[in-house]
Amino acid sequence: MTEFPTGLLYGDALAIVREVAAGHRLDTETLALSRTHGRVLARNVLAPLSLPPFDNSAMDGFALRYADLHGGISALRLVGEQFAGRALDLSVTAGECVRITTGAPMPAGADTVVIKENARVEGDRVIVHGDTLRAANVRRAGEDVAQGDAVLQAGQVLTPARVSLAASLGLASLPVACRPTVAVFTSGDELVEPGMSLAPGEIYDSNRELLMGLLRADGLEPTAWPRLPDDPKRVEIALRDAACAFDVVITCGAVSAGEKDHIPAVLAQFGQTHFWKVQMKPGMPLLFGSLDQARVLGLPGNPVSVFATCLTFGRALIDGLQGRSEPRPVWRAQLAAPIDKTHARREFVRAHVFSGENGVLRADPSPAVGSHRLRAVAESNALIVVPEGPQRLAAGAVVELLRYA
Ligand SMILES: Nc1nc2c(c(=O)[nH]1)N[C@H]1C(S)=C(S)[C@@H](COP(=O)(O)OP(=O)(O)OC[C@H]3O[C@@H](n4cnc5c(N)ncnc54)[C@H](O)[C@@H]3O)O[C@H]1N2
Ligand code: MOO
Repeated sequence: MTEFPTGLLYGDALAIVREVAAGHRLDTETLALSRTHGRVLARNVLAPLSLPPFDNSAMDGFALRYADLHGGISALRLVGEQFAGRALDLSVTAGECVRITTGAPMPAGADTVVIKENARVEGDRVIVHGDTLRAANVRRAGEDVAQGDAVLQAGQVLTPARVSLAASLGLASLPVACRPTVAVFTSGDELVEPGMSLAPGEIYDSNRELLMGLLRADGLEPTAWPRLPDDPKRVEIALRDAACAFDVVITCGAVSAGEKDHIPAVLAQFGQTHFWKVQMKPGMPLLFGSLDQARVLGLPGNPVSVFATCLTFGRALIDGLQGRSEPRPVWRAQLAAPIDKTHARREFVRAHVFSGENGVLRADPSPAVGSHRLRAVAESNALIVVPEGPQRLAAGAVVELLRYA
């Protein structure tokens, strides 16, 4: 077996995942705008036009020259109508106004719009009352985006607002990173499909739904493979099969010290182990490597370990492969109860986060600490990140959070 790093600090292990992912960036593809939601943009986007593209009215009313408003009441001659749509080439000279609707191009000569509620039409005359400021209710060409501006950057995630900004610039498609294809394996002879009956010693496979759900929530379309038995030859065949067809292979279970934990040996023999074991809790036996064309993440089998490692290392790998440069949001909250940690590992503590007095976020740590206690995850909405080394955190201390609901 070749040498590989083991017992790494969390930050060092994460750096390896990022570096390996950066070395295996996925191809890019150009997709119709409606299919780019949630994808990672592959190239900077320069605005091909200005926004707004032309001066236009922000309100329904009358376009006129501010110089014709005398305070109090003014009477103007109505010389036309410009509705939102094709520009009619209207113009306004002294004492004139044009009826206008929101979004309609400003007629030449007009610099101000008086809202409808401050005007009364009498035949071809418009009587304006109330105070209107110079240039009121006019949206200037280019005030939001100037032509040539770099409005979107490579590595950003395409949120609804960003896709809609691209649409407003007339772009019908965008270059995005290909999504990684992901194969998901659970493993263990003790596991039974929900809906089947249990023999003594067996439990239901819950990690598959956990992993599939977490990956789907990140916009992926993972493929669940048949569960791996505790048999080294079958583990080898299944993993090698998947590794030549998928970008990412995620397994859970069979990575610690047990006699049936075959995955580390298969990876070391047929691929490359980038690291095994990280100083984190839960999730310590985490395994990362490459096999054929795939990056392989071997998550520890305990459900909470699967959860914590998928949200941290799984995401880092998926993000890195797509060249996502925009960091995931970091949240902070005050502890609602103290945390006393004596071990050396970085710990991820399940917590309920809520808005406390004065709107300050508070995080209430769950007393259920075991990494088998899935219910504590289901009943919480964040992981508190407790740094390495012994930590005595008093109630009120500010902690970092990984929010998931
Ligand atoms: N002597 C040692 N024992 C253990 C160590 C160690 O370092 N030395 N590490 C412990 C830690 S920490 C963890 S985490 C677990 C991880 O073990 P594995 O990754 O090998 O996982 P398994 O042994 O296969 O399973 C652990 C646990 O999780 C249950 N499990 C597994 N898969 C599923 C699933 N799909 N759905 C529901 N539950 C699942 C499994 O039944 C076990 O109870 O090892 C410790 N031991
Ligand atoms: O690190 Mo294990 O993941 O405690 O449960």
